Amino acid sequence: MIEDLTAEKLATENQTAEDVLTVENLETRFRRGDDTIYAVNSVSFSVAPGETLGIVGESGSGKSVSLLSILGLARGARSVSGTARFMGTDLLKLRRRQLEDIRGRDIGMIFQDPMTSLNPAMRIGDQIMEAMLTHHYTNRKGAFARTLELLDKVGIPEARARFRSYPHEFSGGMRQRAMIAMAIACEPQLLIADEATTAVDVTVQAQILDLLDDLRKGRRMSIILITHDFGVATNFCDRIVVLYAGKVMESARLAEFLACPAHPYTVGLRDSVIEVGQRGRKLTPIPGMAATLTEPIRGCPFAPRCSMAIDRCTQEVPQLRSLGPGHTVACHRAEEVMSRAS
Ligand SMILES: Nc1ncnc2c1ncn2[C@@H]1O[C@H](COP(=O)(O)OP(=O)(O)OP(=O)(O)O)[C@@H](O)[C@H]1O
Repeated sequence: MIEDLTAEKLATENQTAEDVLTVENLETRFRRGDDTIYAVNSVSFSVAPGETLGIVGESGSGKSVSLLSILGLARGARSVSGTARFMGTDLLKLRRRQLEDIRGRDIGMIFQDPMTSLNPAMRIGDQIMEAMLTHHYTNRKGAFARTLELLDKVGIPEARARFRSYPHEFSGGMRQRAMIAMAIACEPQLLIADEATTAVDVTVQAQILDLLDDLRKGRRMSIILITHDFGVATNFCDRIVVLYAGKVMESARLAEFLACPAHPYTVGLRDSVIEVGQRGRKLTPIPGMAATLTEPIRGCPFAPRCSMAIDRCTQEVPQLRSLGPGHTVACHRAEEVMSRAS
């Protein structure tokens, strides 16, 4: 039976008591000139221990701002509201210092550009050591030994010699690995990877994703992978949340996503993927422009680009509703989408 769900009910429907992170009703607003930017609109999701959650959507859909808001890093935000319980503590209620303690220790972060995390004037090894010393993870001797271990673990050869290198002496892929070593140095429960493989070539991308997967399995670490690349998300994630105009359009386990996508936007993302190995498969971009976020959402934000839109779609905001265990969608015509897509 299909049911409309409140955020609270959604949270309990899809989550277990031991979830590492539970986000409910997250909203972030910016101001640009006289305009308000409605960047994140009532977003809810959760991550279980050892799970890889993909947050997918086109550029500007609110992926980065959602996660940055949770971590207290949405610079210039006019307001951030909702709840983001990490291991039971609401991150949105913490003071700046308390959040700084959690970031880098309990929650590791890796970004597209390693230079946002790496200091160009500091040796790689010292930076990784510093990550541990700042959070009192271990003493200097322990941090040195663990840095060598980490460099080795992330696939940087000749760890002792590389310890003394500066970031500019590393290739892009190596810098990415060094950033991962820094992010996991204090054994975080959660690693957030924001477009972490976007700037590297396909081979390095596969190596980095394999490395993250090994780390996840070894330590039951959870991963949130933020990506605009639906192909990467479907190759790597256990569950996927699709964002559009700062709203959750659909959320499901990978099998359901592939077998029965229920939102026209998800179907569009799926069809826009070039599958490696399927030569000749046509890339079908989703027509139309991404939504502007300068007004509160009326109706479905995807309606202007949706080939299935009816009057109701422009008049009534589709609420997230359940299509089955762990599968939710915000589309008035989800049942028809499912029957057409399968
Ligand atoms: N500091 C800011 N001031 C005003 N608007 C902002 C600010 N930061 C982000 N935004 C807006 O918030 C919206 C969501 O941005 P966000 O970076 O989360 O998108 P994204 O899905 O991660 O895409 P991308 O990968 O291109 O960054 C965009 O419309 C963006 O322009």
